[in-house]
Amino acid sequence: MLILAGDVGGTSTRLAYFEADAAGLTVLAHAQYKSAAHGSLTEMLRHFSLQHGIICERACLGIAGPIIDGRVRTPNLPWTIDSVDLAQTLGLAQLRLINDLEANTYGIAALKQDDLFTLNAGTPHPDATIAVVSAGTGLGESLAYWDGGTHRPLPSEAGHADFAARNDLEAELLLYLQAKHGRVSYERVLSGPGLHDIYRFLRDRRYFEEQAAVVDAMASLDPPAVITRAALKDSCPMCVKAVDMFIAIYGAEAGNAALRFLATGGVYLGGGIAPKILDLLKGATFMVAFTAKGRLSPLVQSIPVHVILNEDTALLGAGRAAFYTP
Ligand SMILES: Nc1ncnc2c1ncn2[C@@H]1O[C@H](COP(=O)(O)OP(=O)(O)OP(=O)(O)O)[C@@H](O)[C@H]1O
Repeated sequence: MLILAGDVGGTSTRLAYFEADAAGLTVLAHAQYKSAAHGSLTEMLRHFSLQHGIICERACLGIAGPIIDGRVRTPNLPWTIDSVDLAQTLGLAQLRLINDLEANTYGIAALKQDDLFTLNAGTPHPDATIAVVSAGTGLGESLAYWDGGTHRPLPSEAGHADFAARNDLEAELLLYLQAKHGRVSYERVLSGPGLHDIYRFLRDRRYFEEQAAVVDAMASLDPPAVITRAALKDSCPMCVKAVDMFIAIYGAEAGNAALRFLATGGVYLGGGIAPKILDLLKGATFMVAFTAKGRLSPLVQSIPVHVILNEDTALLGAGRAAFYTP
């Protein structure tokens, strides 16, 4: 069966044609687009389909945003996408829209061992609920329950739940972000723009001297990438602190997801940021925050935690969703 699959994120969109059968997915064509460089998703899909001229039987797109009745307004892009309109415009017999984290979660079953890095081995329960927490342009979260044969993902907008500060510094950060945004969700902190804001908070509160080299680099390069690269090189104390706060809050929220869903099957960190800061995630900060859950700490300590390293996981998941669940 020929399938068109997509992972539509606030920064990047990945598209692929897959040949799918019971053995799995074979990639026939693959492309990555900068989402904001295109006026619409239709335009991007037209470009991809004209390039390859493949007529497919099913299509599934994972989209960063809440899908209601086959329709979504993307929070981090100025797009409204309707599955019926899009299918008609593109001449597709069947098009399914799912949340990008749902796609990410479907994709986990297609991963190989070296597509994951394990931060905590824990006690695996392969047939228990799993949770996925993915920081990228935004923060996506989902869970998947075991139906007796496979994990079935459920979408959520948990990344937009209220940010909970855990100490004085995070409380100050909350006030700083409230002054900027009014309401502060976890996504306002655990995302590329969120990491940049943590850095600005530390700078404006004069926790450290700002370094000219970092300011210069930020003028021409993506600020969150500048911050994490400087932190990895240990060349900028403010960047080190900003990434450490980010990782602590990521650990705390991943632990919250583990508790909310009793995800003893494991917590997976998806999204584009985690693989880029893997060396720092391996330090103590993440797991200390993940497991600091009071009387439930021993339970959380037993939960496996994995970083998803394969950037095509949501794309593979959209392909699997189209094949297995029409
Ligand atoms: N090296 C890096 N360190 C930290 N953040 C980075 C780095 N490189 C890019 N980013 C940030 O990661 C974000 C993009 O994440 P990702 O690659 O997951 O994109 P996406 O899939 O389009 O996002 P989403 O699915 O959340 O809409 C941007 O905010 C960008 O600034």
